[in-house]
Amino acid sequence: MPDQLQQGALQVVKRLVGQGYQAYLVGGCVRDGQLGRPVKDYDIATSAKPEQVQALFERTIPTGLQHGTVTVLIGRTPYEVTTFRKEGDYEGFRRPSEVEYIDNLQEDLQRRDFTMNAMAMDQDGQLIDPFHGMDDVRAGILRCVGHAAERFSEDALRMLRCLRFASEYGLRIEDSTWQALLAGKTLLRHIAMERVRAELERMLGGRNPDLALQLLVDSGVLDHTKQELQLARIVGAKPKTELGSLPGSLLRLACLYIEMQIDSAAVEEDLRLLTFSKQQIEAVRSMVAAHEMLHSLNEQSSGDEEAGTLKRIWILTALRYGVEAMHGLRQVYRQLANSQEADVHWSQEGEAWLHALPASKLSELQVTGQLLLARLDTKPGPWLGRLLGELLEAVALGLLPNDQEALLEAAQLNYAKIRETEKR
Ligand SMILES: Nc1ccn([C@@H]2O[C@H](COP(=O)(O)OP(=O)(O)OP(=O)(O)O)[C@@H](O)[C@H]2O)c(=O)n1
Repeated sequence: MPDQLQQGALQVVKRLVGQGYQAYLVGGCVRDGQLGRPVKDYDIATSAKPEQVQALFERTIPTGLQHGTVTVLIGRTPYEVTTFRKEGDYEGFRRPSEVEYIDNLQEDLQRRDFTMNAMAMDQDGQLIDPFHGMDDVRAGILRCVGHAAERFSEDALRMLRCLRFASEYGLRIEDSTWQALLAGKTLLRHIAMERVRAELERMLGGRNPDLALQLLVDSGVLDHTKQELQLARIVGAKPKTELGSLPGSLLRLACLYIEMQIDSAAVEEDLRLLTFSKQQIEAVRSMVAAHEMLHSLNEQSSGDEEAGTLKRIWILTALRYGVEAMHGLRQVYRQLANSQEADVHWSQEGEAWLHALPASKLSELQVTGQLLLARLDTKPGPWLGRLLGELLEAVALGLLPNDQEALLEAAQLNYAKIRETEKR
């Protein structure tokens, strides 16, 4: 029973065919449909020119006319309808007048990247698979359509797509495809970092990040990005940690950076070059920075391994970088613990320490700046933030109860001391 998404796509195909054009479902939706995987979106290829597609449907958006793509809206669902074309130009280097439209599905499929992505389906559900994509998938092989070197030179991003599809679908990269990838990897310098990021994010966030990592290391592609990345150090270092048991691409990235001992400033710069969002950068950076703080405090405490000291260090770090970062870091440490003994305590006990924290941020304290000012009968100054910080630290370390009266009394004492030092 076709779902609503597929019904809309078939409706578009049938309308085009009804008007005498050729039209097929193509690309990822055919591949995933055949493999019984969930389909995220449906793409349609047609012999109709973009303006003919626009004329045929009520609601259209000229999303990518330079590629011959028009988005058709059925209800609220968008469907990309692309006119059959010859070239595999996915960066949009060619001007619209240079795009060569054709009248032939076979030629359109021929310019696509991999055999499993070069399949089509007609309105009756008949599979069209001229390059034996399904045979390849069943044999566990990922293969370029035709000459791999040509496919990669048409769009160098396809090399990263190659690693992504191989890891995501658990496929072995066929020999001539792999050789062409190794020979062509320097072409990656032409690819916008944003596109590189999207692929890396999907690869590392996908079903088999460890295979993705191994392929990144073995191919050495990261040495050839447009802007130099510290992450490329994995190529020589061959990280050992298993990423698969960590949830999501950000924790996995943090784990890699920590294992590679790349400092938080360099991590921030890498992620900025890769155009990650501010929140994503902050999530990874804070884990790496918390890791740095834990280790420098640990060293300062002159190797005293006593649990009380470790707990204190852990809590002070949590106050600085937030409980979220510490939860993530503890998971990272659990993975690293196999290879780096020193992190064992934090990976085992860190969670319990976080759980038992009476307060981890100012908003959780039973006093506010306003209350303090009222009790101290004074005006705000820079000391107020410092005082609140000291109260939070004392509560978090269990030296003071998180109780309003106790906090106000402690504040009075501290305030007197602060005024003393200010006088001196
Ligand atoms: N650099 C590219 C990008 C895309 N394609 C073709 O365009 C189709 C659609 O591309 P895209 O939506 O990017 O990927 P999907 O294959 O649909 O897979 P996914 O959405 O999982 O990335 C691909 O199947 C492939 O046939 C290509 O040949 N070369």
